[in-house]
Amino acid sequence: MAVYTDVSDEELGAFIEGYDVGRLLSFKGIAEGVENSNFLVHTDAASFILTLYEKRVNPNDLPYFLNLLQHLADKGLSCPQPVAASGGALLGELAGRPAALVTFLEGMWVKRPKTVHCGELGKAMARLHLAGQDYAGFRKNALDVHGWRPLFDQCSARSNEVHEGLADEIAAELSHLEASWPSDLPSGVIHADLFPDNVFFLGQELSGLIDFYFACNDAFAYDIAICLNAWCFEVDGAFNVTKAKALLKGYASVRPLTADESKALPILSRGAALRFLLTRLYDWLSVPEGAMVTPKDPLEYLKKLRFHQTVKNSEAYGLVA
Ligand SMILES: Nc1ncnc2c1ncn2[C@@H]1O[C@H](COP(=O)(O)OP(=O)(O)OP(=O)(O)O)[C@@H](O)[C@H]1O
Ligand SMILES: N[C@@H](CCO)C(=O)O
Repeated sequence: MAVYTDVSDEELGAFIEGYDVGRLLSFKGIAEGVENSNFLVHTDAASFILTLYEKRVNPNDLPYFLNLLQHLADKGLSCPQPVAASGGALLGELAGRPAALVTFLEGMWVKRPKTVHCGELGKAMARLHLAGQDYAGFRKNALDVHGWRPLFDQCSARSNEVHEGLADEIAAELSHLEASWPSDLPSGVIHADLFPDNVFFLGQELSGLIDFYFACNDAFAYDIAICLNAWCFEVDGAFNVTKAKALLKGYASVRPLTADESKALPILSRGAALRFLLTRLYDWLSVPEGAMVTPKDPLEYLKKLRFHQTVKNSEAYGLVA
């Protein structure tokens, strides 16, 4: 997260008074992340995370996200739970933004995930997919293959400022993906942003998942492809097949992949790499003035994309045919 919107002590105090969560002791902005504004709130009863939803969140989607957290927690998944205000509403307004209070989850995210973490992640992701199967809400993925071109159109003119030739490279990839994107894969609720900073561990044990604000209904295997990108590359850009194997094995131990899903991993991984290349590129070119945020490097995902373009089949990800 980040802090885009300033909140005064008085505003926050008045907001918290609307909840039965004890007396406000302190709060501070959280610099991590890039999407929404987040504050860590301590009361004399417990700690909470207060989120003010920013640009990429459509306020109409907030009930989908907040009810999903509730649904998943009811199914035994460890994730933040929305806290209802005294009047019963999960969603409020603060400093002109939609805002919600959620419970604080214990644990730390792992900056350099090891193979064991990838295995745990795979299991947790599969559990999430199963737990979401009877969730009544539906949200189309706004950043699916159909959402990438409009995003590219908004930043294509300036992409070569970031890397010479980038506009042409993205345009070619986009056309390829639009022509060959698979449909009819098993689908349901996916997290869609399950990066290491959204997965908490206590030691080697996974303690919970956070940040469900890209969650949507899409192919389960696309969620896996996002994680192959986010968890299985080393800092020097090399793909670590051992980590991928552990991730896929962990996943399959809870929910086995269908043959179609296995076959689709290379194209889905290309798509996932392009999705994060595009959002990072857009953000890189449009940091709001005065915002407390560090944009993420788009070129990290260009390198990942180029790796996936060389992949011939899913065995490259450690799947045995
Ligand atoms: N429920 C929670 N419990 C504990 N810490 C949390 C919780 N929610 C958020 N945080 C803290 O706030 C940080 C930023 O949160 P989050 O990842 O949701 O932000 P974001 O802007 O959506 O980030 P991203 O760039 O991953 O989309 C987390 O790394 C974590 O330290
Ligand atoms: N996880 C994303 C940021 C949130 O969309 C990224 O690393 O680009």
